[in-house]
Amino acid sequence: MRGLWTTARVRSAEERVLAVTPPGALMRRAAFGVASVALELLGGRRRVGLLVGAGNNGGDALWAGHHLRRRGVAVFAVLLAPERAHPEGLAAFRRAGGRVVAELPPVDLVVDGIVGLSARGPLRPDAAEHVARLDAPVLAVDLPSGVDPDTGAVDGPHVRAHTTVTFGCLKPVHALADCGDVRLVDLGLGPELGGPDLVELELDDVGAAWPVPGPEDDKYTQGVTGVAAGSATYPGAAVLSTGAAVLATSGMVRYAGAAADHVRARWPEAVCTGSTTDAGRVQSWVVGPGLGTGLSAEAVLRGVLEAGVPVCADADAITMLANNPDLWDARDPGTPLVLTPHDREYERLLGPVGPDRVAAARRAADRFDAVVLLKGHTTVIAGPDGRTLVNRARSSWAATAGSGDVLSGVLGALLAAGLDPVLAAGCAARAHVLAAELAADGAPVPASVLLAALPDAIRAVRPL
Ligand SMILES: NC(=O)C1=CN([C@@H]2O[C@H](COP(=O)(O)OP(=O)(O)OC[C@H]3O[C@@H](n4cnc5c(N)ncnc54)[C@H](O)[C@@H]3O)[C@@H](O)[C@H]2O)[C@@H](O)CC1
Ligand SMILES: [K+]
Repeated sequence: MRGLWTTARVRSAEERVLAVTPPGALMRRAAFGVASVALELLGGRRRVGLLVGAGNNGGDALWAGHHLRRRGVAVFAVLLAPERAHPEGLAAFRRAGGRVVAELPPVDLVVDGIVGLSARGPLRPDAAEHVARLDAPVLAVDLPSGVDPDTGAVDGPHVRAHTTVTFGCLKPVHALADCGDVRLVDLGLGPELGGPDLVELELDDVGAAWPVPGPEDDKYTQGVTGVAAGSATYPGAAVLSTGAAVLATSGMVRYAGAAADHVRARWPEAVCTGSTTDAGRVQSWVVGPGLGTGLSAEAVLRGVLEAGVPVCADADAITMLANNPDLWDARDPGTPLVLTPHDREYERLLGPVGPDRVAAARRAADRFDAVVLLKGHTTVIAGPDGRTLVNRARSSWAATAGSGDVLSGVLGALLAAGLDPVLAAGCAARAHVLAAELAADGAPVPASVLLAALPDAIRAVRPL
């Protein structure tokens, strides 16, 4: 697991460490880290440009320039706010033979020290002009300038980083936005940080949590997943969601709905019936994909919410809950509910997601006392207890029709196996993205192919 801390938390930890550290020591440690990564990226080439803003982020860049000069690198600095440039950093840079210029000459690498933790909004016009002219890879100091440190939101000109060197701990931006390859320089903040605000699951965490049958297990003890999805119009959603549950764990899967013949033909191992009322006992329900939003679909949703087992409500189930708030009354308050909206479904529930996806997911988790998995290139999972997981895909191949049906089936199977619902949502999202990456391998991946790659994804995360 990788923890991420908001800027407010980082600042208060930094203050406590600064109080017991010689002046300038933290900045010099940070800058030494930047210079080391710069040398690695230069690989023997010898020209570096610095874009230097008004604060300590620019100070880091100037001190890094000082270190690079001492290693024989030619370093040029553009000062975006000359009168506010970090005085000690600028003096050290000049002493070491660094040159202040109005515009960067051709260089092999650019160090972005425009703005760091105090960043607000997109790049200002003068900084944006310099950035637009760059044609060398960028090493960002702490974070790519112009990207919001706490939300990862981008609302105009910003730096695109090849690599980002950050200090002390990871911040939300490093999981929520594209920062290139992220490197962390230790500043000894650890003991002062406390628990993280956000957590990113790593593949090992997913592997460790994934249910594996033991010698005493049979098909029932591993959890039976119920799938209430699909309709005469949309049988494919039922086939994909049921298939995902079949492939995700080795417990049993029951399908109940109008697409029973289609599901039976594709997944003979699933136990299929026409209705949730005669489906038999399950340990979780997936409800919604392709279900429709008519009266009979509402009755299905109501029955599932009353069943007293964890529910993953997806797609049409979310639309029905948004359109007919009375349906919430059917819910057993003591039983976990996981909602998996994409942005438009979220909007039906609570209005626009807005630029802060973490806050949006938390708002919904709080409002509905549910685990909310807000889908997107960056998926945010918020629990009603405040736990928040984030998962950023490296590609967008999973943005394809039917992909969400697969995710809901995996999630339902993990709930049936008894996983904590926040962890179940996190593991499902991570495995889903990995399956998409493995299946795509650089080309479009239809949902049925993504589904077929699920066993490979599970094998890849499981401990050897
Ligand atoms: N506090 C510490 O102990 C340490 C801080 N470090 C560095 O200090 C940075 C934070 O420094 P500061 O708090 O001085 O602030 P920054 O350097 O992040 O920002 C400085 C100023 O930039 C301007 N600015 C804000 N948004 C802008 C935008 N969109 N475009 C252009 N200019 C903008 C504002 O006037 C702001 O005050 C960290 O990101 C890190 O790089 C490191 O040296 C490690 C130690
Ligand atoms: K920066």
